[in-house]
Amino acid sequence: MLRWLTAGESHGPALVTILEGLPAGVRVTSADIDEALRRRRLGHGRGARMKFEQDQVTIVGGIRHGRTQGGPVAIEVGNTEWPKWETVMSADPVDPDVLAEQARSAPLSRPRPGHADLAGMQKYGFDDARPVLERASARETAARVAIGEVAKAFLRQVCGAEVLSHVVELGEIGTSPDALPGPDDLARVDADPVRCFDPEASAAMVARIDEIKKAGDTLGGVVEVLAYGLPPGLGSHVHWDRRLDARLAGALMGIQAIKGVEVGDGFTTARRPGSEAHDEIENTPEGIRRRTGRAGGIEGGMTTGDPVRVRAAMKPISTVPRALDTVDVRTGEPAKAINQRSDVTAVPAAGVVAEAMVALVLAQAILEKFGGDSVEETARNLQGYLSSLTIK
Ligand SMILES: Cc1cc2nc3c(=O)[nH]c(=O)nc-3n(C[C@H](O)[C@H](O)[C@H](O)COP(=O)(O)O)c2cc1C
Ligand SMILES: C=C(O[C@@H]1CC(C(=O)O)=C[C@@H](OP(=O)(O)O)[C@H]1O)C(=O)O
Repeated sequence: MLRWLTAGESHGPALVTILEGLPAGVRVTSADIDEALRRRRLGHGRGARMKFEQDQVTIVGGIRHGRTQGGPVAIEVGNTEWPKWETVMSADPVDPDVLAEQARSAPLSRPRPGHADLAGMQKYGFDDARPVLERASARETAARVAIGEVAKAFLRQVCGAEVLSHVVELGEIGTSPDALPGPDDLARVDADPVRCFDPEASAAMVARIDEIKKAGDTLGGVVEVLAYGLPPGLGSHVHWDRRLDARLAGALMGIQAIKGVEVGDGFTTARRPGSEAHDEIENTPEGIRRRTGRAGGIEGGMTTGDPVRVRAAMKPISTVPRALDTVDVRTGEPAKAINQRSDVTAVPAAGVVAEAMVALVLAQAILEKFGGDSVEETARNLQGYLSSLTIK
């Protein structure tokens, strides 16, 4: 069973993550993880913090000489801004006078509508949003991207599968439905300022971000994740929690600010008649094939062998510079919400995080079906299954 955990706060010394259950022999290096983290920092509209803070990767366990060993993979992603936050985020008790002065100069008692602040303060009994926002912050997604890169390496090495993402909507601007990047197009997507595969839409998105920034506002959007090269039969129809679509949806909804998920044509499918909603099946010289990809490569909770295609909708950033109305929980008086620096939009980065979550779930599904303590063993089991398929 592949499982994973993350720990650490946004302004703490580091994030840490453990990925357990991966076979031995997956080739991955700290340079690969650095590159994945670099991709997560991309995107027009990210805030000032992305420019000055570095991600410092240390592989703490599970990988030796560039290969997994079969034990848990442990990765630390250090926050280079830590020295500035040492007092605020100290794990050990701090002089109460110092803390009182900090609270006076930067009170965090004005929860932001749409962030975790108010619900977290109520639930955990704080009158200060700091302990809530520190863990709610999407800084944590750096840890997920680090282990997602290990999962991607596994998928590539076990069956040649590739997972990529692109931005398909930003605010009210959408891409042409034909703009579907293939496995070789990732570099082109990453080179685009908003990680969009449609140059015309990309230019409009960049202009919209600049406009919204000037207006002191923020933007959300939609990302699409594509997984190519998967075998048919990952996941299962037999039980709700074994359905791959359900598991992918849960993993994507678990990303900060993701408020909707679609599998294949998703909500559009619901508006079509059945005759135009499904992927008709035909026999071709290459075998039995679906004519279209409306289902997003998943039927009955199982991969069909066609590319998996899922979308995630991200709400606009809730730290709106033109601050929203709230209440100061210490006085009960109306106030303007906490408004520090923030991203204008983080949709391009959310795509990279979504890739990581999809890669982790797919790696988990492959290991469930094919097992194996080394990549070679998993690959052998997978090849045996493919060659024994009676309907091809
Ligand atoms: C990559 C990424 C970057 C984000 N950056 C910010 C940000 O700068 N400011 C902000 O208020 N929220 C940001 N968010 C969203 C918040 O983390 C999120 O809204 C918050 O944790 C509350 O969770 P919820 O939106 O799922 O309810 C970001 C999310 C992601 C995925
Ligand atoms: C640090 C990251 O994202 C942060 C996510 C985030 C939030 O509220 O989610 C708020 C911002 O942090 P700050 O309030 O300190 O400027 C982002 O910069 C990162 O992605 O590495």
